Amino acid sequence: LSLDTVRDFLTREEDTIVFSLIERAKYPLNPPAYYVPAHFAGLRHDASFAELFVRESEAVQAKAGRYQSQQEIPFFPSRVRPLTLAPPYNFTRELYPAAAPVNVNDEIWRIYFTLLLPLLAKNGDDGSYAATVASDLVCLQALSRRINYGRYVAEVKFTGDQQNYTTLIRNKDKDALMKLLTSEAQEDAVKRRVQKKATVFGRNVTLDGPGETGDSNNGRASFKVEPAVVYKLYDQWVIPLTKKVELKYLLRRLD
Ligand SMILES: C=C(O[C@@H]1C=C(C(=O)O)C=C[C@H]1O)C(=O)O
Repeated sequence: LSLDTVRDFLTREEDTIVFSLIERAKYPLNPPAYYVPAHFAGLRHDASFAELFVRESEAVQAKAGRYQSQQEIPFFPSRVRPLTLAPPYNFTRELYPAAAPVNVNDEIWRIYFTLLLPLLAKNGDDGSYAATVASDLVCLQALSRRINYGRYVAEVKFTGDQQNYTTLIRNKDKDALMKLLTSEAQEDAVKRRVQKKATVFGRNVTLDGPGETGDSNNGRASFKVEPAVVYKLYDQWVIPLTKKVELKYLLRRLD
């Protein structure tokens, strides 16, 4: 684990996130998938259809061993049974044990459904609820993996500058820790790169014409996901939440 490998991981996750957003944007908002509680099959459920789908999917994936990797954290851990149908994996444990469970999945969940989804999907209801929430799950997992990877970022930064971090952690000086872990140049590069990825991955590919600017209707570019929305997602949520995870991890790093 080094700052370079950690940054490579985050860069590759950008592709996964941008593609997952493009897939979700294929469907309209489909509001009934998010009504709480969900009513269907003659039953009144204790959660939305989207939540029920995520819970059941996580249970299956847990059985397949997904959460044996520290990189993956379920949204509903209490419903995930340790019983596994898969052979035991030997994932390396790179995180400090007392700080490893740090995550902000509750916040990711809330932000995804209340703030991000309305920016991403057009109004409408085409009834394809299962496909829609399946694509929500992929978005949520990609965002969660990226944001909670802040634990690895923090581990690398801590081991690279133990003396300074140790002092600040002992003093619980959150502001100074935040300052020390921040690289504004890096953040700026990340935001500009994800915006560019949205223009590259989200353009319509045709056999004639260069197709450089998306589907040009009367010269106006259109992309499957608005590149400015992806920039905003990173600027307002992904990067701040990653840094929040870094900070929470560091505060437990000496426990
Ligand atoms: C991830 C890092 O730490 C911080 C968080 C960043 C992010 O979430 O993209 C970028 C720069 C840093 O402020 C890093 O330094 O690479």
